[in-house]
Amino acid sequence: MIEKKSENLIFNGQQFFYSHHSDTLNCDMEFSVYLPPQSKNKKYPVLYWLSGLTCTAENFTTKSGFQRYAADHGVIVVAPDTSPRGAQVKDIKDEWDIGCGAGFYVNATTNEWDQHFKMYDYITKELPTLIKDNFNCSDKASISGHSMGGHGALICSLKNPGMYQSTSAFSPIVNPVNCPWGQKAFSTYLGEDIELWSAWDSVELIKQGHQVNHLFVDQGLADNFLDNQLKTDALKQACESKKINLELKYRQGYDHSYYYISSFIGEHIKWHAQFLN
Ligand SMILES: N[C@@H](CCC(=O)N[C@@H](CSC=O)C(=O)NCC(=O)O)C(=O)O
Repeated sequence: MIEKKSENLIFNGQQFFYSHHSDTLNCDMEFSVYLPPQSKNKKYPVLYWLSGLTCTAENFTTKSGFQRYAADHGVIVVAPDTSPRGAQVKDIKDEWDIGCGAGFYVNATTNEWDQHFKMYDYITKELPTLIKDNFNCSDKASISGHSMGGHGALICSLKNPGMYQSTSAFSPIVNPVNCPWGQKAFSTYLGEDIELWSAWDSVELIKQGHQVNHLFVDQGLADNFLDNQLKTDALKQACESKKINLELKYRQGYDHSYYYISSFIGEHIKWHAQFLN
């Protein structure tokens, strides 16, 4: 059962926030959903948006300005939280890149983390079912995200052929097994056996032969995280070697922030809409 927390009219569509109990994550969760105009009369497709480190459902919903474009193109947009939440959920105080706000879209297997940190199952199983059961949407879905959420969008798509019509990402962490954020998260959630990490890494999945249809990656060239954490070129090389058609746009002068995302989210929604409608 979902409980409505708020509702606002924007570009003639409705922006909602809901809460619900997640059986997968074993805690209460919040997500936002935008319904474009006329959605009572027509089944629209769904774009899932996965946010980055430190985010809740709110950051993308209130900062990106996506609603103008979702209304224009007739796309329902769902933005979940980035981790399980609540007093009972394991966390590490004062660390923003692990625990709450940093679920990394994997299924944790390590002691105590495995009680709640199953974000991959939540995003690919529980949430889509919840959306289909509660909203008037078509069977078509696509996925996008930012940074940690860009990594999430890539792995959800690579691990589930056919589930998403198209996949895009802003500044994704493309090779988490080879960067400090990913190594910290994966050693915490998956343990020290690095052989097990590759199942959650987009570059490694591509090297193993996983495929993705319609892939668009966006990266700001003034992004402070590009060289040390994001390593976009590793994805470019992996896609080239496996003949995956990657549309990669570098943006001169743009950083890692929501100012950058809001500048190009319209282009991404228009791009997804051609595969969704
Ligand atoms: N607190 C950190 C920076 C955290 C940060 O930049 N978070 C990004 C996502 S980073 C990768 O997943 C974000 O989206 N923040 C939310 C926002 O509204 O901007 C630091 O101090 O460096």
